[in-house]
Amino acid sequence: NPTPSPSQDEQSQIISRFQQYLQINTTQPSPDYQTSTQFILSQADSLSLESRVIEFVKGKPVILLKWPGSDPSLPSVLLNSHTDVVSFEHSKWIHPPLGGYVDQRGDIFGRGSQDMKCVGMQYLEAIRRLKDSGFRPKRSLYLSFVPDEEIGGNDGAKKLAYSDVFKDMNVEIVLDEGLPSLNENYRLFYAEKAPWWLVIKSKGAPGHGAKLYDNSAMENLFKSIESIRRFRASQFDLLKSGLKSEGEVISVNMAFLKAGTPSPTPSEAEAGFDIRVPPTADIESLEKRIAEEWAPASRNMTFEFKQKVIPHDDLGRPLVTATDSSNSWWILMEEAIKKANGKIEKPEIFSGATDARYFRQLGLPAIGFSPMANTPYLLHDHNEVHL
Ligand code: MET
Ligand SMILES: [Zn+2]
Ligand SMILES: [Zn+2]
Repeated sequence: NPTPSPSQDEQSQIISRFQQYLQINTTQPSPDYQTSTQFILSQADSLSLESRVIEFVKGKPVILLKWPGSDPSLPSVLLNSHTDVVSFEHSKWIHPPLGGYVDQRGDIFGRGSQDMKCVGMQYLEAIRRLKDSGFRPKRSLYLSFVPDEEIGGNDGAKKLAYSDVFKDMNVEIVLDEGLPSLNENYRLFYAEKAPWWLVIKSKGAPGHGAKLYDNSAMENLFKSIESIRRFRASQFDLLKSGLKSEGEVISVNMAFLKAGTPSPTPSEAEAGFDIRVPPTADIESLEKRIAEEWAPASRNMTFEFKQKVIPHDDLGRPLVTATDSSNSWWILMEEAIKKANGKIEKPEIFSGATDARYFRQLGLPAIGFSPMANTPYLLHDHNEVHL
């Protein structure tokens, strides 16, 4: 049964709790997990949820909350959110990134306001309303607040997913983050692209900056950059023409460039790229392209991956959650959004990486959903706002 809309007073309390969470500095690379843990635990207490804190890795708390179901024999539901946020350039924000400032329009400013402290708080607020209405779930509901998603999740969601604790939880479906939409439709994600963080390096003899010669480190690197940029443009064209969606193209962005001495010309140069690979992409041909065109040994080049996630399961099948009637959770999710008068886009592949991949790796269905319609995409941007 629908619960009544929150009163003015309740609304301002909801916003104030969200502000408190935004004000905790969980910015990578040195997030204050102690304070965020205390905050989440205090929320859990106020909701009479069971809680435990597990440090699979010291200083990296996974907070697990539980609302026990009336039938413990049934598989459970997990709502996952990460507690860390990416860094910011303070001076580029119109309101302080750790302020949780609410402007006259009601926009809430803060790093993490979209990615994804809003979602963690929405889980908690939804539970608050359900509890107030007297609802009790049949299945147990778990909430995990995990560290380090923004740096790969190895010490957070990955550890949880592969733990005995997780086995005992008997989870059947996971919800994790999604993306906002500019229109009135909510977006649902059934898969995600895999991050490949590539560094290519070139070497060459240094020399006099006034001389034209082949095989310098800078020239070798630039040939690669040109080739990578042509590939980027071809993928971008597919997107612009509408032949492929954002989740279906391989994206490449140059992330850094480390090269150069005024004189002599440098003997080493390197560049880093953030590549995102859809689960349906031809991985072998991309690997070949990197080895043969982007960092060929014939041009004195080497490469390494700082991160290389293969978006496949152990049997080599694309890591995707079913969106048809074979997955009753997907159908249920769509129905729940419609019941709340929400409209839905067709299912999409998330363009970035989320912790959902660790749960999909286990064979579990996972749905990405950050309920933000009519909202610009400001994840990782200056002036991240929640409307
Ligand atoms: N979620 C972040 C991103 O997509 C961090 C991923 S770490 C592999 O950029
Ligand atoms: Zn996120
Ligand atoms: Zn993020």
